[in-house]
Amino acid sequence: MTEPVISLRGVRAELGSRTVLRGIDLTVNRGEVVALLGANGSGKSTAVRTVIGQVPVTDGEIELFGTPRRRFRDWRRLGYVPQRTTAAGGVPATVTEVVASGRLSRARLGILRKADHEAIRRAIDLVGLGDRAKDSVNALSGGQHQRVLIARALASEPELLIMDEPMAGVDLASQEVLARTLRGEVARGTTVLLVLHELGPLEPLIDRAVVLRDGCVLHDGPPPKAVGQHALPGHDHVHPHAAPGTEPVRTGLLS
Ligand SMILES: Nc1ncnc2c1ncn2[C@@H]1O[C@H](COP(=O)(O)OP(=O)(O)OP(=O)(O)O)[C@@H](O)[C@H]1O
Repeated sequence: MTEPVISLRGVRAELGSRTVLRGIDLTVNRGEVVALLGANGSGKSTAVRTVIGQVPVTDGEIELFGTPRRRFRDWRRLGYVPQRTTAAGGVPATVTEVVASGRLSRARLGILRKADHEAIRRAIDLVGLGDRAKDSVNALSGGQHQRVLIARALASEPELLIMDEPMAGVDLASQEVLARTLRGEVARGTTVLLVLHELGPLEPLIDRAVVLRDGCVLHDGPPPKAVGQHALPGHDHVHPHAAPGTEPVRTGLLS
């Protein structure tokens, strides 16, 4: 039986005076890996930020694990990786300290115990930073920062992972580490919602794609076969070797 972990129905949201989401329906069922795609500014980040409560909705319903979002308090069930930012908050924190902050939601009375420290170490090892655990995050590259943020989200051993463009600006080696990490999470049943620009190395993991355009859902179904810009609405895919006058190949996602 399908069990919705995330459910958005008719969600509208405004930022400033601008309507950014115009009635979004989006369901992610337990164990599913769903990619949220769309052009720049289509509302992908805003949609996931409504789910975690960072952006208020002006209309519609959101449920997390079957509970209306405004009553949901069990945040340890969810790991969130924000859109590319730095893991360094201007203070000299180590990799372990940043990742440990992701475990606090599970620590009773805010005290980390042996099992917590083990989970933190596991999360750091999973993203391949075991040898950098004691280093300051200020000494890491952009891709390594991204791995720290993912380890922070994994530290609470969440049932649901929400990641906003985890591959942005990450080199190929780090992308492969992240894809492997995510494969492991998916194999143990974690539900995943990913904002992506292109499916890239994560393509084999994606069960379903939801494409946004201008704050509306344009497509909800199998992931588009073409990847990257080619898969996005508004892009007509013309093969360079196509005969002159040949019709562009439509991706099926165009209106
Ligand atoms: N704080 C804000 N105030 C006003 N408008 C905003 C704010 N943040 C984002 N927007 C606008 O909301 C729209 C949707 O932004 P959002 O970040 O959700 O898009 P996105 O699909 O995630 O884009 P990208 O692929 O570039 O990350 C954009 O037009 C953006 O300019």
